Amino acid sequence: MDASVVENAPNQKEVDGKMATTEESEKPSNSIGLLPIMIFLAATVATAVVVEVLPHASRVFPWKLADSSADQLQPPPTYAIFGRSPTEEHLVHVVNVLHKFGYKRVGVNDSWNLLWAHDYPFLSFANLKNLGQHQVVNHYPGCGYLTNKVDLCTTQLPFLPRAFRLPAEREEFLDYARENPQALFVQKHNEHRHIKVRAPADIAFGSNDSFVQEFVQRPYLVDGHKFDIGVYVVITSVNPLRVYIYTGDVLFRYCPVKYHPFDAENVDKYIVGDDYLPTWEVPSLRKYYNRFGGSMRTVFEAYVRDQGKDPAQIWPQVEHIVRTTIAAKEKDIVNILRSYRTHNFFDLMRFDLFIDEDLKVFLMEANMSPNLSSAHFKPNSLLYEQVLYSVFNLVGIRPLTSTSGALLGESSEMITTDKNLSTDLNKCAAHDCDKSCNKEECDLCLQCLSGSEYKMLQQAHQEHLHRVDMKRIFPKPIRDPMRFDVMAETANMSKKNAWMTRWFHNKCQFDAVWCN
Ligand SMILES: Nc1ncnc2c1ncn2[C@@H]1O[C@H](COP(=O)(O)OP(=O)(O)OP(=O)(O)O)[C@@H](O)[C@H]1O
Repeated sequence: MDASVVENAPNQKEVDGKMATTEESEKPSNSIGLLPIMIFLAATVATAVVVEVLPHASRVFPWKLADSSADQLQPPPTYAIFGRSPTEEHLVHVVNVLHKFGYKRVGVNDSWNLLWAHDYPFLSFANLKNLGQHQVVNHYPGCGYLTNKVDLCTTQLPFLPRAFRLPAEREEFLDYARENPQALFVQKHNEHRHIKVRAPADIAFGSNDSFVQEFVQRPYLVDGHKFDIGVYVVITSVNPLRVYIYTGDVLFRYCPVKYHPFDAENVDKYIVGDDYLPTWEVPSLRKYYNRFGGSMRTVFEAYVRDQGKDPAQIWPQVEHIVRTTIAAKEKDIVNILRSYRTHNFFDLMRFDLFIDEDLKVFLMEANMSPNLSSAHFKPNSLLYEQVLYSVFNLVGIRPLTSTSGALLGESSEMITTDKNLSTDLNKCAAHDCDKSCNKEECDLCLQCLSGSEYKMLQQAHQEHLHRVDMKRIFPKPIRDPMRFDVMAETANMSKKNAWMTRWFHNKCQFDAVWCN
């Protein structure tokens, strides 16, 4: 797909901080270049002067010299909102949480620390290619590769129902329909909405930017109602990739009309729309939700157990689907990011999935700017604010304290310092990585990190410390560090992803809290 198409793709109906990780090109290779050597020598000389007073300062690494602004007291951070709706009703919770954190609102053309872009395309108006070090934006350029429905759904992945791009794959579709006479189909567009089960003869083949998808029959039903689930997902870094999912709850939306007897003309039986049936109105879930205080996810699980099935098999599938889908599009996003000087982006998305009778999970779509409006369902307001609380903390947008006045810079040593990042000391020593970085074994040793790599680890460390209800799913959680085969697990990964995975593995061997 053409890059400009993705950057500017018309997008979803639901268009409802990290600090810089500089481009790969900035990274001095393991054979340190001339400039860093000069800086290093200068630093070593400077350190020799203070070493008696500050023994820990004797550990000087080249990248530390760039770190001049740490711990400075700064004015309250600011945020701006990019959205076209005059009421901003749908952004109430975003504003609420940011104000509780002490953030001050400014205009999009003012100087902001956070840009919350709701509408798409968001790339045209601000100079996102040259973001300042203390600026962050809530979308990745290139995220359209994930949220563009046609592009995502026609990717061949086992958890996506079979789909055919129109009009290009018309013949393949007709062959498939002939070979599978029992199959039903839905036709979808990028602008989505109003999908309906159709016979192959009723498909509009001339419709550009659309696709036809096999309709998955035999859905899992709760009290006879079909439903879908919305999982909140955050990408905090690309190349190396880091992805988290919100575990505090999952959005469950039920169809208002019972699925059986099936009637293709009645979409309320099989399509989840705006007027969905919420958990607290589904008879068998009501008691768990109202009387016992469960979440949407836990009351559903209680129901599944009541039916004699094990809901635990659902979530590993969900994690696998999210991880695999994002990893499959990472290269495309990295290509788009090549023209961006800094990558101060994160992305909060909602993956919509649904479950069949055998508790097999299918992916429906990934929503950019998921709906965070509780106007229709008030009880959802807490869910949205909890999601935002976790997301903001994860990406470095954190409540101000009365004494700090402003956020501690990401570079603050009070949060992360060398000893939090260094791993594999034996290996580093065995390969003399403090003398030469030419060996691959040295690529996680502190002396051999470039400035951007140091920041990547620093950011990964701080995300781990501030996850709240976020669970890291890429790099994958490690069940048993002793049996984790690093070589096998990283064999098909990009160099950067393998590097990041090894770092988490090293941390996990040191302390199990780092395994997931
Ligand atoms: N191939 C399919 N098989 C079975 N059910 C489907 C299929 N496609 C869509 N549905 C049902 O229709 C719902 C809406 O589909 P989809 O998410 O593609 O459209 P949408 O209009 O973008 O919806 P949303 O409001 O979730 O953004 C799904 O949650 C699912 O219940």
